[in-house]
Amino acid sequence: MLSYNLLTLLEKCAKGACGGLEEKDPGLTRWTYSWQAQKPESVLQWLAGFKAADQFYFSGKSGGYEVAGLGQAMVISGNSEKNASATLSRLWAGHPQAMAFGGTAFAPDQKLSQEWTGFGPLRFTIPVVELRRNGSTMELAFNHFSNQDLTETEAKAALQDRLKELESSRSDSGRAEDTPVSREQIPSRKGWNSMILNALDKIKSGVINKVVLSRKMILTARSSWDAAPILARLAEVKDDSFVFFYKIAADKAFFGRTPERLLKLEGRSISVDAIAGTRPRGRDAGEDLEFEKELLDSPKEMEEHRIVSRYVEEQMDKIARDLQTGPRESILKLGALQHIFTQHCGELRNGHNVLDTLACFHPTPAVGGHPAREARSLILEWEPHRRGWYAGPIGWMTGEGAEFAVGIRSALADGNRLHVFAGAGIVEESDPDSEWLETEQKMQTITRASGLSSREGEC
Ligand SMILES: C=C(O[C@H]1C=CC=C(C(=O)O)[C@@H]1O)C(=O)O
Repeated sequence: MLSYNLLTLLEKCAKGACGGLEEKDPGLTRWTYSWQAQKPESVLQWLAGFKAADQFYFSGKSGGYEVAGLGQAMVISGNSEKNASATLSRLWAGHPQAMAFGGTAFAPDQKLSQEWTGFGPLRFTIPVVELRRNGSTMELAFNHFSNQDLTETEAKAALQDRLKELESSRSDSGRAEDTPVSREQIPSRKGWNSMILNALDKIKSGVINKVVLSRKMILTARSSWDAAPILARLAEVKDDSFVFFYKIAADKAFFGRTPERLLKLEGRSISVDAIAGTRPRGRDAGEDLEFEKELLDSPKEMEEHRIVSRYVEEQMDKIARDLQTGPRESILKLGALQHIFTQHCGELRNGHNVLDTLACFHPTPAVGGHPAREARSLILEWEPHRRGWYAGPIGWMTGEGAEFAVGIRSALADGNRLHVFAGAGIVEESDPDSEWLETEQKMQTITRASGLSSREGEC
């Protein structure tokens, strides 16, 4: 079915066999269609067939579900979470299943550096074409916004024009992949060491007890980076991670494969992960178990984790009831790393919407620190780069549910520059060299998928 032209798919929707025109309101006209796939249909492959800007992809843990958006029917941006929530609740009053994709910067109140131009502090896209796969159930929707009260026929004609544009961006020939001609580490190894030593001083003097410090590597290629093949390789690994992709211009996309769920909402049921404390995977089962034991027996790693878990529990208590924890302090095994993992669940109290719930948790001490305010201001003071959307919330929401991950193990493709990010939690026992190595291992999620061997990813 996904091999059909978009205009043909719209006709299938409009015929209304398994969907049709949703009740119209003055702003949005929306057609939907759903079917059972007889054989697996890859949402990611479908999306990769288009070269258009404005693409979004998100897959649930272990690839359990996939959602994608193509084209821009409406964008909600700016720095006001309240305005964004008001726009969304108007939209969802008529169309609760309409999906908004996007996220926010790590520090939405700070000016973004030039490479993040276009992303802004907060940005959500309601796509022209929306596709979801849950098991073998496929759901397709087309959205058209207008300020005027269009008839169905008028809205459909305007939508067909948009679909023709999207169809013309179809391309099945991927660009030849380039290898980087230069790489730059920000901060340098020396700068990293002194940043960690400063953090250890602040921890010893009791100003903070944890701060997560990050660094980035810029890989410059001869021509623009094409994120699509990197994304395809990220999606091949089926571990307990989310894969995300947000492309906002022809040569600008933020993407990654992150294990950390910031928030899942199903109706009023909410769950939030605490993930912190890291070791690599072993080369064989014996070594893997040794690393796991080392992780669980390390007071330093456990402290790093418990700071996150306690914070999530405290925040959860403010906005939810019937709190439950489990699994608690278990091990999350990923492709190349393992972490200590605790999950907190509950029932969201009335009066909270998705965006204010996100703001209640973000940044957790898995990417910020503790106490939150002090750690955040030290991050902004010490890190020589701006994080932009690295470590911010990224995901999707409808009027009925939402899922947001923490945008780590991620990169920004900006023209011929690929900015690869990683951070590490610094607590009293931290050592600058081990933390550098840990960030190196975290960056390998991206560098390996970019076709670089692990040594090439090192400096
Ligand atoms: C900040 C990152 O990881 C966080 C998530 C899990 C484990 C972490 C750690 O052990 O330091 C970090 O808190 C990153 O990957 O960039």
